[in-house]
Amino acid sequence: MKNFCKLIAFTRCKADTEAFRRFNQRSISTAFTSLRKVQLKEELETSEMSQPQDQPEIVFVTGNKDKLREVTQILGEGFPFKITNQDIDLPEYQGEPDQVSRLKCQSAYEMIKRPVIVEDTCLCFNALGGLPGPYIKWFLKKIGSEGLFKMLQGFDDHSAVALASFAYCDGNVDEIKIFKGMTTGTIVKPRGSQGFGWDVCFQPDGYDKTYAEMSSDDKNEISHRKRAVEAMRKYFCDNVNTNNVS
Ligand SMILES: O=c1[nH]c(=O)c2ncn([C@@H]3O[C@H](COP(=O)(O)OP(=O)(O)OP(=O)(O)O)[C@@H](O)[C@H]3O)c2[nH]1
Ligand SMILES: [Mg+2]
Repeated sequence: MKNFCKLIAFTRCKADTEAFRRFNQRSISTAFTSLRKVQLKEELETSEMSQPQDQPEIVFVTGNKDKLREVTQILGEGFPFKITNQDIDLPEYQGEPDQVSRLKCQSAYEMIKRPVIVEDTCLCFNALGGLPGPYIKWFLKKIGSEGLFKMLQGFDDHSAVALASFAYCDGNVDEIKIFKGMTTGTIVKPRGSQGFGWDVCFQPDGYDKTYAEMSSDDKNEISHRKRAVEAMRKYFCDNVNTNNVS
């Protein structure tokens, strides 16, 4: 009801917008989609005004501020593009990791119509044939890190793979590029207070600390995200002409 009132207020202010026309002609959900597109366009225009124009821009679409922080830290200086962020809660698709990242990227591009990157993170338990995989967000939400640890108690194999898949679309949705990075490890009883998500129960192979017991610099040296970002960096440095990205 609160959102419905917001929509009415918005359409009154912008009586000639697409959102208003769609509100009358189609369903409320279609009107909300149009409303979001108008808001995104306005946000992009505002952010453009406050940014230097010398570097071409790629928008990292993610609703996860911790991912954004880590990607920004890992990229550091020396990336030939300005990475800006749009905080959009993208749909959680089903499928294999590549497929999920590709669909997410298409959806992000359709929303903002600018060169975009997205990232999808999977946590795959070997004893469970790779599950929860791309569905880790819901498992984490429902049972927490302690629950993830307990899920494997009936199995001898507690090994897991953390996988980050970035997808980049330069405007051609049929030619989305995927960059992957993985770190193997073990699911342990939660330990540590750094990081986010399931960091507390993932102990990378060769370390006696979980991600959450490491400093962010140490995690960023060996993480799945670091490896995927480096693959993406290499692609951009080797293949993408900065003049062709606007
Ligand atoms: O301990 C962690 N260390 C990490 O390095 C890490 N990266 C992601 N996650 C969590 O795993 C799920 C992925 O789902 P996800 O890829 O759909 O992300 P998201 O929905 O949060 O953001 P986005 O889809 O808008 O980009 C979400 O619960 C994230 O919080 C991590 N947890
Ligand atoms: Mg997500």
